[in-house]
Amino acid sequence: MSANSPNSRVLVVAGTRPECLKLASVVRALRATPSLQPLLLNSGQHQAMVERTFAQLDLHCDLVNPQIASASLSHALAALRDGVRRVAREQSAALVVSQGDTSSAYAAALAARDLGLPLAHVEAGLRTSHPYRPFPEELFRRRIAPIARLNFAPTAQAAANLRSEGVAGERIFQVGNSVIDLLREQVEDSRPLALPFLPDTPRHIALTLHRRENYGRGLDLVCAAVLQLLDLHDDIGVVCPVHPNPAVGSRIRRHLSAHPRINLVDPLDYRPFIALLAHARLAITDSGGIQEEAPYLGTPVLVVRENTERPESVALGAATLVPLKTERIVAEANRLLAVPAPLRLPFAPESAYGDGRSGERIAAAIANHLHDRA
Ligand SMILES: CC(=O)N[C@@H]1[C@@H](OP(=O)(O)OP(=O)(O)OC[C@H]2O[C@@H](n3ccc(=O)[nH]c3=O)[C@H](O)[C@@H]2O)O[C@H](CO)[C@@H](O)[C@@H]1O
Repeated sequence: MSANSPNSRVLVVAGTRPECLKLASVVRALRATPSLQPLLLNSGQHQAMVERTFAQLDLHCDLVNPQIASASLSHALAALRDGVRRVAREQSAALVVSQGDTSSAYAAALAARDLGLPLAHVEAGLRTSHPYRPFPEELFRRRIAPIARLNFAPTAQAAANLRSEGVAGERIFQVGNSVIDLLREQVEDSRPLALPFLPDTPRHIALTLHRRENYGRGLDLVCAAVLQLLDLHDDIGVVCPVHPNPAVGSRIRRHLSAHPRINLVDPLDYRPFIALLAHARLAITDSGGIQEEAPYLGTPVLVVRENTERPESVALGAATLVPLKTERIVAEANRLLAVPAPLRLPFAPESAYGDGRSGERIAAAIANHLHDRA
């Protein structure tokens, strides 16, 4: 199969920051595979954020769909699906790649199915015990699995989840989590880095909040807990990169901006963010990716969510799930601050989320699949 043959065209779809981070090593490995012709599409879900996130990693999109202006999830999904379908048709794509559980990921899966194209799903098989919580991510993940021809499961548990739902073994590839590829690069990067946002305190907490299920009252309760923790520990400061979603940002600012030991900052580029996380004595977060990264940095994570699709981090003792109750958050944070931090996971195949070489495995499996079909 030659690189110009239409059936080597792999359309990779990204719509949000975490998809860019988790697709970066996959895109690089696809671009380094001579038999493939990858095309990277900015779906238009969070168009500016995608451009910025890829740019900091020296990656650029080949195609950019217009920013979708949608008030509702269903309209956004429809617009994203139309956009991916149009591009896939125009570019004669042979295969579509999507990542994770966002609207873009699900829309790309639907577009691939509309066109009868194989879908490769990166980070397949993550499940909570509830069929649609968190909403809509859990619903999207469950609906993508039966569509995907290649399910790239990050962990043994994720692969087992897929098998138990009836996904054929030949469609499941356990490859590790591709965010660990990027994390490994950052950890191995010894260039000096200024961290002007670190508070002038001996210890600090990294705080990130953005999940839909925590909008409103959930944010109020977590912010109240953070303020109580600072009252109890005058040697601790907090750094919080505030999510660009205005519903989240305005609420966090209202509660936390006046405190002298809290630094509210704009979203950080990946390298400084990982440095912040690595220096932190504790992370308090509702993010998914941070639950995967923190165990490799030796930073304990308090996950302010009712459930998690990353039971591996909880089993390791690296993450603790806490209900959204101020006193429980304070109590668990106090406990984690008092015990030694967990040991760092090595970048090794036996570590929970793998060795940081998933991108190469994913590109090789995609090349094999297209080769076998040719
Ligand atoms: C339900 C759920 O859990 N769904 C997840 C959701 O992703 P998420 O919850 O992990 O999203 P965020 O928290 O936005 O991003 C986190 C990443 O951003 C980095 N970071 C953070 C702050 C900053 O200032 N600068 C940064 O660089 C950080 O290190 C980390 O890598 O969608 C993904 C895609 O489909 C899925 O994988 C994933 O299941």
